[in-house]
Amino acid sequence: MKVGILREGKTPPDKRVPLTPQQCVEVQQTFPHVSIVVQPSPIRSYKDEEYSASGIALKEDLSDCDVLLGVKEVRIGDFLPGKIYLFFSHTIKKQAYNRKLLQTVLAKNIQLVDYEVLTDKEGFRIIGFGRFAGLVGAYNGFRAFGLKYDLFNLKPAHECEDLEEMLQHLDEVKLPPIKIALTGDGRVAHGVLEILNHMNIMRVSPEAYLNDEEPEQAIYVQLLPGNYAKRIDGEPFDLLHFFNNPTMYENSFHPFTQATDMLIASAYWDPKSPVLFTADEMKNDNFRIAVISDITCDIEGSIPSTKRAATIADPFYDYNPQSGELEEAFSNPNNVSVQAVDNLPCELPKDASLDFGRNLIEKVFPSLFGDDTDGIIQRASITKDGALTEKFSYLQDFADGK
Ligand SMILES: NC(=O)c1ccc[n+]([C@@H]2O[C@H](COP(=O)([O-])OP(=O)(O)OC[C@H]3O[C@@H](n4cnc5c(N)ncnc54)[C@H](O)[C@@H]3O)[C@@H](O)[C@H]2O)c1
Repeated sequence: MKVGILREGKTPPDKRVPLTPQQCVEVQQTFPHVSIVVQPSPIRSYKDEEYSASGIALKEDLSDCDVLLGVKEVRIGDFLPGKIYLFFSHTIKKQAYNRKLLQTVLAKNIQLVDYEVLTDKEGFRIIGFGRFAGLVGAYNGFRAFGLKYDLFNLKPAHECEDLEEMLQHLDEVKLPPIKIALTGDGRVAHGVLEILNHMNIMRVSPEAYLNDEEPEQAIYVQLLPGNYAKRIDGEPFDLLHFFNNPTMYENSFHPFTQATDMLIASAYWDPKSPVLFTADEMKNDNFRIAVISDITCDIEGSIPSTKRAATIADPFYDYNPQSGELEEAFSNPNNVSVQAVDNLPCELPKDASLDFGRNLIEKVFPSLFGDDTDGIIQRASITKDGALTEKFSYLQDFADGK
């Protein structure tokens, strides 16, 4: 079986790779019937020379490959008919900008396996870049805090060589006794927790957090849906019920808006569930949150100040709570300063790729290159044999242009 690693074609260019040079070697050793070639690229964080030095062939024409691996969306004109493609297609929510991509994949009889829907038997996602979104999102939050109060000036994450360097910069930070709230407990939140724990910030319970108005040292609290949403009918909170009936809930985050200096938003937000707080609440004198690292980055979603996504080159902006307008980052101490980069893992492309490739090798390739007994590849195939698979048949009207 021949596997090709695609050159990323999106703008701005994405430096991540699905497999590092060393991992390509490992794959060929672990699965002896698999051989890997790499399409040359000037932008990858792992250079062409590193692949060839590892004995992996560089090849422009991938038409003799069976499987093609990318990271982000493939350019429409680059699709090769009849192949198996793995990449993040961003089509499952009927994203209009990728309608043509889905139509092309169908017309070219491609089996599209989307990383986003690769799940284990229990239905849990098995691969993604969430951890790195959490690591970089938390770092960017502290960077914003340092810049806002002129306390420290952290080097941008994307200028760091790797995660190790980024963590070293955090070691130099002397944090005042601030209060930090983190939402969520998924992959992103765990990346955030790695940073908070690396900085030896003290974790406290939600009750202790609310009671301790002026702590002696920086503290943080991790908030789960039961801490920030409650049932409108007064019945006790039930997580599964919340996921399935989000409209039956209202937000209960209010006390934390008055007790938090920095919010790191890392919980998935269902648009049908309550927002964390409103623009009106942000106008109140007792609204204490001064810095928001919104890793979820839902535009006008659960956090009203996230009015647009920011970029890696220009990651921060201020939100003026009185006018509801965006202003230049750190331009007024009364503003709320926001980090809202929507492609955070790209700031540490080498480490993020290493992590991703490891998961591919351990959790996906045994099924892709062997027997798919657990149905991992089957469940994540959006298209096959020129049609949508049953699970994704709800995309038919979208694919038909309706
Ligand atoms: N900014 C970026 O670069 C970037 C990168 C990756 C992910 N993200 C975003 O971060 C968010 C979290 O991603 P993740 O990988 O940690 O997700 P995840 O599925 O691993 O975890 C989501 C967590 O959100 C909470 N949650 C609240 N309501 C929920 C609901 N209705 N359904 C499911 N979970 C719910 C739960 O605590 C859950 O553990 C997502 O919105 C994702 O799009 C952003």
